[in-house]
Amino acid sequence: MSQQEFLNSVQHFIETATSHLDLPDGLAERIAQCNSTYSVRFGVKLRGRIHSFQGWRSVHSEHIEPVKGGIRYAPDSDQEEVEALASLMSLKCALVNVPFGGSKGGLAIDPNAWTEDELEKITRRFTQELARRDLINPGRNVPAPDMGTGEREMAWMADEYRRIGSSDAMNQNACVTGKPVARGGIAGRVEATGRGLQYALQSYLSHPDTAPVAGQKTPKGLTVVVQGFGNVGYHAAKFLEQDGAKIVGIVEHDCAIFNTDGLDVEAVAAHRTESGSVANFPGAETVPSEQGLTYMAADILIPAAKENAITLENCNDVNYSLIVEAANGPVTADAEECLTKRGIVVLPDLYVNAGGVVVSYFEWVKNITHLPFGLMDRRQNIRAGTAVVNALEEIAGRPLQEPQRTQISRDAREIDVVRSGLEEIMVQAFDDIMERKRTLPANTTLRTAGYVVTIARIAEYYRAIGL
Ligand SMILES: NC(=O)C1=CN([C@@H]2O[C@H](COP(=O)(O)OP(=O)(O)OC[C@H]3O[C@@H](n4cnc5c(N)ncnc54)[C@H](OP(=O)(O)O)[C@@H]3O)[C@@H](O)[C@H]2O)C=CC1
Ligand SMILES: O=C(O)CCC(=O)C(=O)O
Repeated sequence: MSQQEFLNSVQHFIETATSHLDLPDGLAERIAQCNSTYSVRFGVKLRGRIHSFQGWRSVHSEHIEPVKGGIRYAPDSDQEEVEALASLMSLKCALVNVPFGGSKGGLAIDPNAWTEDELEKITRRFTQELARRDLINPGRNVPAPDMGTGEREMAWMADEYRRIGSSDAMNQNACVTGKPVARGGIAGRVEATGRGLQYALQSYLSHPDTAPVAGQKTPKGLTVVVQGFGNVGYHAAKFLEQDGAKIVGIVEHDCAIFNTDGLDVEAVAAHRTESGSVANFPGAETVPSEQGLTYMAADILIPAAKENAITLENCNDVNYSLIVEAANGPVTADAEECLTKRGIVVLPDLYVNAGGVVVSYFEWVKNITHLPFGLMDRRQNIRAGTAVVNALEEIAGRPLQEPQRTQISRDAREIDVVRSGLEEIMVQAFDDIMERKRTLPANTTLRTAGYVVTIARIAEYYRAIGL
């Protein structure tokens, strides 16, 4: 399945949504396409010869700056993929009301084929190319992690940007997000996308207008298969397990493992770290990866790997009640039609995985304000909370139990403030989708409702500047 298919799907979803909106002539077309895509080839001397690499940074829309979006390292990364991902960035930022336009980057590279030192050289070189064209810049374009990249790559990029010497030295740390906390990052960015998915699923299930899943309005007892056990898949699985869901399958690149009694997420992660694969996890059945999505029926599928995971080829063979799109673009447009006909609900990517960019926004704000969240009022809040705890204990004549004691004591650290802000945004965004859905024809999907919300907001920005 080509990356062109991914781009076509996003454009199809945009067209479907714009048919419900009364937009000025030509605006729908403008929103469906990326404004610019920069393609670069550069050489790095490694292992005694020059190796060439190709990368892209696409800007979908600068209706708000800076534009924002991750950088992917994958062997099959290409321009169409990067453009589809950049379009999704504009849409998800507007959906969750974070003040960024959309952008995305990609480097065609297999990160596993290079040592850490080599990857550092390649990343620093790529950063120089991006910086030269303001495609990394705190006020213009702010990259972040995506597949194949993480805190380590963001630290290299931020450091290289600093070395190059920016005219805005005060704010240079805000040139990328997803940095390690010790290098100007924020608590909770690593877990953010999985955490956002947890809030998204809670919001979906608890909403009065959504149907229960397997009779449930909470995740407790629901069976879940996760595809892709990387940053997003691992955290999503861990948080849903904490909410009482049962992770019955994990589908990875090299194989898939299943256990109807449930897989212990931390134990699987430890097993993979030790052996290099989830294969042969004790008590689980190991099957070929290609069979993973269709091997077992479960309540929920979380595709957390790549685009085009569910296509016309397998959409009739997957057996879930709900698909929660952690990855970008895992369900193609024609597959979604087939799933909808079969009564399978898709909770869409632009909402589900927005937690990453939301917490990136918090990090960017922290970097440009130079003030950690929660610092100024923490002591004051603790004093106020402790006074309430003491008064309640005196009235009750006994100590308060946990977790009430901690909740009332209001001892909020950066991670608590970040999670609280993320939850608020995810809950609000789902309400916005449902409110809009009520105004659309009865069979409108959650994706279309989400696209309508977000395209209406982007169109409003364009209207305000007279476009
Ligand atoms: N990181 C973030 O903050 C955000 C990520 N996303 C999206 O989430 C998805 C996952 O990203 P992330 O977790 O960061 O990436 P990671 O690189 O951390 O993890 C991806 C995982 O998926 C596995 N994988 C790759 N291809 C397949 C496949 N065909 N079948 C099964 N498993 C596969 C990889 O295995 P292996 O290592 O063996 O290749 C790896 O374990 C992407 O679509 C990304 O765009 C969305 C929003 C934010
Ligand atoms: O954190 C960010 O800025 C972007 C995350 C991302 O790439 C995505 O949401 O797909």
